[in-house]
Amino acid sequence: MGPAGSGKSTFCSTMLTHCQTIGRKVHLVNLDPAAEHFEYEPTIDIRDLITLEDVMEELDYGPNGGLIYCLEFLLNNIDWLEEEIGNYDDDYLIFDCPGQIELYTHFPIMRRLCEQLQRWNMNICGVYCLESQFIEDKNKYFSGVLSAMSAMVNLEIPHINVMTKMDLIQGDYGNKAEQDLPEDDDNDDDDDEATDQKRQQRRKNRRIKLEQIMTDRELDRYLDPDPMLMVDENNRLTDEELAGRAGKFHALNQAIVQLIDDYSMVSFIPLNITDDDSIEYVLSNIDHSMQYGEDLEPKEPDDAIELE
Ligand SMILES: Nc1nc2c(ncn2[C@@H]2O[C@H](COP(=O)(O)OP(=O)(O)OP(=O)(O)O)[C@@H](O)[C@H]2O)c(=O)[nH]1
Ligand SMILES: [Mg+2]
Repeated sequence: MGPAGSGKSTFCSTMLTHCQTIGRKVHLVNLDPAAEHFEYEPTIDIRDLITLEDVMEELDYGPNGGLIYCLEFLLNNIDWLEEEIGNYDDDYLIFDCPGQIELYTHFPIMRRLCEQLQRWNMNICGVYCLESQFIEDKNKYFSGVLSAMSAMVNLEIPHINVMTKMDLIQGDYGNKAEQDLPEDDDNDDDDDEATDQKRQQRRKNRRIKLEQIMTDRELDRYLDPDPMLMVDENNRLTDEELAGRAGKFHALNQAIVQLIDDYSMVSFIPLNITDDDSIEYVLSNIDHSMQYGEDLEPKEPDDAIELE
């Protein structure tokens, strides 16, 4: 799970490759009826049951209403999923979920789906992906933390949060990191040289800021959300701003951030998909939280290897 573009599908394909390498029987399940393409074809795919395109065309729904409709349709036809999963019920399934937060909060759709999986005796773990770029903006970062928390609170299943795209801010900061930074949302339409230079300077500043977060060991404050980050943000406001509307918002933000801290519910495991140890570490956390492997039969020796 996680917001749009946070790296959910990349997470799934990375885990899939890693699990296959270590000899685990693993399959991808796609629950996004609007998904377009995958690096690996999903073994089980909601689009075989219903697609968002059909719902929008035939029932005249918009994209968000259509998505809710598709997932409710899945729940109402849960026998289909049971049958599909039936073939793999001893294996490791990775579900790629749609990002829309309303599926977790306003409507109990994902919760009902999880309850159903548990009824079929599956051990499950929720993985919420938030991308490392969020730490550039503290307000955005904390709203991401809150969305992770609401998925967690609503689903009530073992849960871990993953900070994805760490390769963009870790290790080699060289050109790669700079190139991979998403474009700014600026309104400079004209492409003259001065604008281009300004844009490049802004990108450079953002990279330096991210580097500082890493070098100052600031990152820990984001992996384990530190309410003082918001205080730092507050200190940047002038007295006049604090007395006005911005001050009220900051007081509210502060209270919310304190709440996150009081419950110590949210922390993030960093994932750098270019580093095998990092992938393994995330996987071991997931395994641990859903007790994977505790009731597995010992592996039979592989006949082909034995013959050698
Ligand atoms: N550098 C880097 N880029 C990543 C990583 N994970 C994802 N991306 C890029 O981020 C973009 C979005 O990644 P996806 O995996 O499609 O994200 P998603 O959450 O599945 O997106 P939606 O399904 O559209 O919500 C793609 O361009 C990916 O190549 C990562 O770990 N490192
Ligand atoms: Mg995706």
